[in-house]
Amino acid sequence: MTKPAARPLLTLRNLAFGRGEALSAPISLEVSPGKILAILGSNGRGKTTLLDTIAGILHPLSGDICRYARIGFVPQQFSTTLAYSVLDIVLMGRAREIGTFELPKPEDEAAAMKALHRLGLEELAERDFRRLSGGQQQLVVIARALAGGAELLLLDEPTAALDLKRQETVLSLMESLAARGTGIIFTTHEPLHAGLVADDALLMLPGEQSLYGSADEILTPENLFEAYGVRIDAVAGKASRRLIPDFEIKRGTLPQT
Ligand SMILES: Nc1ncnc2c1ncn2[C@@H]1O[C@H](COP(=O)(O)OP(=O)(O)OP(=O)(O)O)[C@@H](O)[C@H]1O
Repeated sequence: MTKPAARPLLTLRNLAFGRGEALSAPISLEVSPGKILAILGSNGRGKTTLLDTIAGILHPLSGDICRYARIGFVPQQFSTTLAYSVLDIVLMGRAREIGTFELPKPEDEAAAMKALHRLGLEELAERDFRRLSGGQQQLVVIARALAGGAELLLLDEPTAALDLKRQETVLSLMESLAARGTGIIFTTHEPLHAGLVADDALLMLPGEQSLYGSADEILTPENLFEAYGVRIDAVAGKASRRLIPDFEIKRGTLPQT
């Protein structure tokens, strides 16, 4: 007898989303345990708005969102005016366990330190979060979601502010979390990153259309050209295709303003 398929962590059915006007034709997709979905599309297509809608920050305009998992959301930017330490920020991920007006218990601190350790940040634990670089802050906010034991992680451009080594760290972390059953949705402007780790892809195109399916099927040079207007070379890599932009640099011309 074949094993029944794992219950999805998230299902979108004919979801229309936007702040007022719909940003895309209705979208249907699902994310199962251990799967990584990459969302790509040019600036302003609605990637962040879609994540905000999945996270419950925005209401859907129509259609259904079925969430079957504890969701951890890592926004593109997180700032605070208060002097929180890095450990304080990560402990915020344990809000459900700690409870209102209670102090963190040793197991909460242990979970927070473990999450920091996974990202190589334990030495920053006592530092003022506001005084970290943008990339370090981004990693701390990922640690916050891990400390909360998210079963489905929403990551908005998680590698955008990171140096090359840390991009590799975050992509590897996504792979190892997925191997343990965590579902991941991430947005990116790097087809290479999506090609390396994503099982599935949602590619938002001009004209409110989008393509959804396996990453291999969706992230083709032709589809990416339609999305971005930039030629992409698909180079065979160790374990997957490497999608590299072939930028045409036009010298001697200034963009019209
Ligand atoms: N707070 C807001 N209020 C009103 N409109 C907004 C707001 N945030 C975004 N928008 C609009 O919604 C549209 C989609 O924005 P969104 O940030 O979701 O796009 P995106 O694909 O994530 O873009 P990027 O790649 O630049 O991050 C844009 O037209 C943007 O101007």
